[in-house]
Amino acid sequence: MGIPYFRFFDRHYKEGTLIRGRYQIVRELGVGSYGIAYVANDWETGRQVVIKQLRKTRRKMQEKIQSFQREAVILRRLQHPQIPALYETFIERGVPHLVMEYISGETIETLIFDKGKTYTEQESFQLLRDVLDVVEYIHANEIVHRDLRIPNILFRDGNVFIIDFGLARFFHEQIPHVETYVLEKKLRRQIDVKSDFYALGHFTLFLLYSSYEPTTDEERSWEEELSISEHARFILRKMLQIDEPYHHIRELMKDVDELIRKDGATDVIVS
Ligand SMILES: Nc1ncnc2c1ncn2[C@@H]1O[C@H](COP(=O)(O)OP(=O)(O)OP(=O)(O)O)[C@@H](O)[C@H]1O
Repeated sequence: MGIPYFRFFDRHYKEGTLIRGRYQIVRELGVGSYGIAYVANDWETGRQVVIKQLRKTRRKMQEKIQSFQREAVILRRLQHPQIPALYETFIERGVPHLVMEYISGETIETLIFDKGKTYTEQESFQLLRDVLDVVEYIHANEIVHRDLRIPNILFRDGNVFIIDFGLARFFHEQIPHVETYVLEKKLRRQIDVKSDFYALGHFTLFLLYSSYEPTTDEERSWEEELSISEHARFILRKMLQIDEPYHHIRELMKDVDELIRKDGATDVIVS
């Protein structure tokens, strides 16, 4: 007998739904590749939480369950004020759920694309530096995040927060078939600290592009388009693995520290 069709449909919680007699759904936050995220009120503690409900999909269900479990293990390991704390995990109607700290900030994606926020070179590298402090802690726990993109970095009251550990891995884990990935994906998904630097290179480019005014329709590379200092270009080329990559976060932090200590105005402006 075939598996009933309805089992592959997600049952989204409606606003106001009470789960386990304590979590009341406030609103849906979004649907990720393997989870549906909600903000909920926890009536036992009085705090707002994020609940992630595993999505049901026709394919790779086992893999998704493992990723979900891994996110829980990783969040439990990481105890840092700029990373959401994991409060509990439970299974409800056969579906795994994670309950974690709600970070009420705005993502860098929202700030740039919806709010029109712009960053100078100094501000971009200062923000990168703040993110590196948190990533240093993640790497010190032998974990690589592998998804450090603008929607996964939040900003609130002058502090950055890193969320979404769904693709994070311990250093010792192996992924099968990494050779089949296209180069971009391979650089982002390697279980190596270099993949976080690569992603943060792109993150920094997004920040720098926020204040870029195109002067031509012609598409050019970031090195031709952006008016940035030689030092900034040097760091970005290493992060993006165009030049010899950084092998440890301390090397990158040292270079970024030098750049942000300098008065941007004295830098040689290229392009
Ligand atoms: N702890 C949190 N605090 C605040 N917002 C969160 C938190 N965790 C997730 N979100 C938000 O919930 C939404 C869904 O997040 P989720 O991580 O499930 O998927 P995604 O990032 O959209 O997709 P994917 O995981 O496939 O990359 C996103 O908008 C994200 O910003």
